[in-house]
Amino acid sequence: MANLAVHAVHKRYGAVRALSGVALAVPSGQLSAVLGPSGCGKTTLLRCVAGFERVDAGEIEVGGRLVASAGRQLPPERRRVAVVPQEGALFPHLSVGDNVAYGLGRAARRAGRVHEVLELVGLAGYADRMPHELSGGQQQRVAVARALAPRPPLVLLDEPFSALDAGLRADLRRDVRQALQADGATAVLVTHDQGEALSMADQVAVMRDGVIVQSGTPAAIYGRPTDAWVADFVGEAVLLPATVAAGVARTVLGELALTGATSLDQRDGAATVLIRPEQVAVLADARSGQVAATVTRRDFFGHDALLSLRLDEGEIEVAARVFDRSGHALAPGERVGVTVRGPVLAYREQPAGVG
Ligand SMILES: Nc1ncnc2c1ncn2[C@@H]1O[C@H](COP(=O)(O)OP(=O)(O)OP(=O)(O)O)[C@@H](O)[C@H]1O
Repeated sequence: MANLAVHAVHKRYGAVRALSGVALAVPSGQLSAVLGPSGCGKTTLLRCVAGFERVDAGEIEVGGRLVASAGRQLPPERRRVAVVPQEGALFPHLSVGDNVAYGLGRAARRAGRVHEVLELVGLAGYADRMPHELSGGQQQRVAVARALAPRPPLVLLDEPFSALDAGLRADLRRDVRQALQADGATAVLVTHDQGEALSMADQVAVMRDGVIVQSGTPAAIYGRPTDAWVADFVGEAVLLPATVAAGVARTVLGELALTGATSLDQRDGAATVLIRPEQVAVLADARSGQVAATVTRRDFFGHDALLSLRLDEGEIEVAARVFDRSGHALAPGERVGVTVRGPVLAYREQPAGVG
């Protein structure tokens, strides 16, 4: 059973349509991410689920109970939905233990629930500290522990790591995911960070202009995006004009086999193909590969680097992800050969800026 079911929810602020028929189902015990760019309606959706906003139309059910529709608005405190905000969730004058115990009955306190959830988030032994004695990351861990403590039917995480620096975020994502899983919580993570959504969630719902445009596992969202916009938003995308015939796309990078994804319209004709930068192989010899190119930029990330390559043919820029451990890093100006590994997806549409 879905612990959260959102059916055709609409919400407008004056002339602004914030939500235009949102549908979302989060099965019990799963973490779903709502991923979308700034202004797409993520926060509005979260506020409608929590009960801070009324919906104009549609329905929201939490734990099988109707909590919101055009004619019904259960107040936030009666929905039992826990919210972990970006920061500032804790009462500054209460200890960590008292913060976590705040929403708990005496029986749960006595049963050691405070200790249990603090242990889940990696803060066993911190119960007597005050919030100002914790780092930002530790404070967010306490906020998660407090949200989990009363075993709510649903936990909403509103960009909970956005105020923390990148180094802290990776550990915290992993630990919070583990804590939610270990406690069997059903949760929704709202984020504009695709790395966060893909690494943490069981299911990802991609939102654009007040609508969920694709839902699926992280692998499906990344590997089979429903259109070129999703492809570009979820990860780096190389989008090239192509002509499709008999399962093969003819492009400036040669003839590329299509993945055969049945969810897409891949009929013969003009199309746009999606190539991920990790599929673009860079060869030291400019005469090898399909096309010769010049390196125009190199962004180094430590574990890998992203190269921008200007193809001789068509003067098109493509991105290539390279794992260069040889010590010879390709620098701007160098000449290389380019070829594509593995099959590609094709879209019938022509996105803006391509062609
Ligand atoms: N109280 C409000 N009054 C008027 N317009 C609003 C209000 N709240 C949100 N909006 C508008 O609704 C749209 C969706 O906003 P929302 O905050 O839900 O987006 P978001 O995806 O959460 O963005 P961000 O990631 O920047 O927080 C935006 O166009 C926003 O300007």
